[in-house]
Amino acid sequence: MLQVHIDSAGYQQKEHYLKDIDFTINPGEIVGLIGANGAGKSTTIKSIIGTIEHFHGSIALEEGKQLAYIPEEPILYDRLTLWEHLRLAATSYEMPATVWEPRANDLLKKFSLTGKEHELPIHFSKGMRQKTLICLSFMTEADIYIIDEPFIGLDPLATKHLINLLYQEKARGAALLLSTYVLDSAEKLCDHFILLNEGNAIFQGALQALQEETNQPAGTSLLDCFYALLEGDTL
Ligand SMILES: Nc1ncnc2c1ncn2[C@@H]1O[C@H](COP(=O)(O)OP(=O)(O)OP(=O)(O)O)[C@@H](O)[C@H]1O
Repeated sequence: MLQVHIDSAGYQQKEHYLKDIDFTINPGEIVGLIGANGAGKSTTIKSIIGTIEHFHGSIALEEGKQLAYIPEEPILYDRLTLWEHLRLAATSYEMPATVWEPRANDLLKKFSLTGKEHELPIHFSKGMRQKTLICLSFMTEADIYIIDEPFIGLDPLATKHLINLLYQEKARGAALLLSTYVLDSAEKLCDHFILLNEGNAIFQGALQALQEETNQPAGTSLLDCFYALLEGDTL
């Protein structure tokens, strides 16, 4: 569905932070882009969506497939109400009202935004703005989702609904790339992982392969394996 090949990418002309990152995301797969603060997760995502300053490589999205991106910092229009945001997204995806309106209402209910349709999301709390973006993205039923730090800033109920939605979209055949440092959620959700450290992919594969590579017993958590990989030791 999506092939990512980054030779190098970064913010300065001379020094590119990311080096040699190659991966593919297939339909029905949840891939975790994992790494500490500053490891290069957001820079990788910016490379995929084409907003990074300097990029060498290639990004190939299967023809005709639609991509939805949920950024870490919710960005919304100042003068549009919640419902107007939803209508605008539906229009740009050419969705008829009979399709998008029931989906939008269902999502608003899940994320406790029912009754706020005619308010301006710029006046919402950060978590509510994040929920707004989640509703906008999932309403479109995209083929591929790229979500930067999905679990930060959401309350427990919203987190639960988001996890259910991710599973639902996976079952529908969507491909999902989640960037996160919340390793316990990633461990439960993701089919495999790309572990980043200082701009390099230091491991790619499923948890079992990571346990084997780091000589950890079966059942060792993603966090412990990640630590073992970085430090050559156990926590
Ligand atoms: N706008 C920017 N201009 C210059 N350098 C940047 C910019 N954003 C990030 N960087 C640098 O690029 C490197 C990778 O940052 P990136 O934001 O990709 O990390 P991350 O893994 O997403 O971290 P976090 O978990 O903290 O969001 C860091 O060294 C950071 O200082």
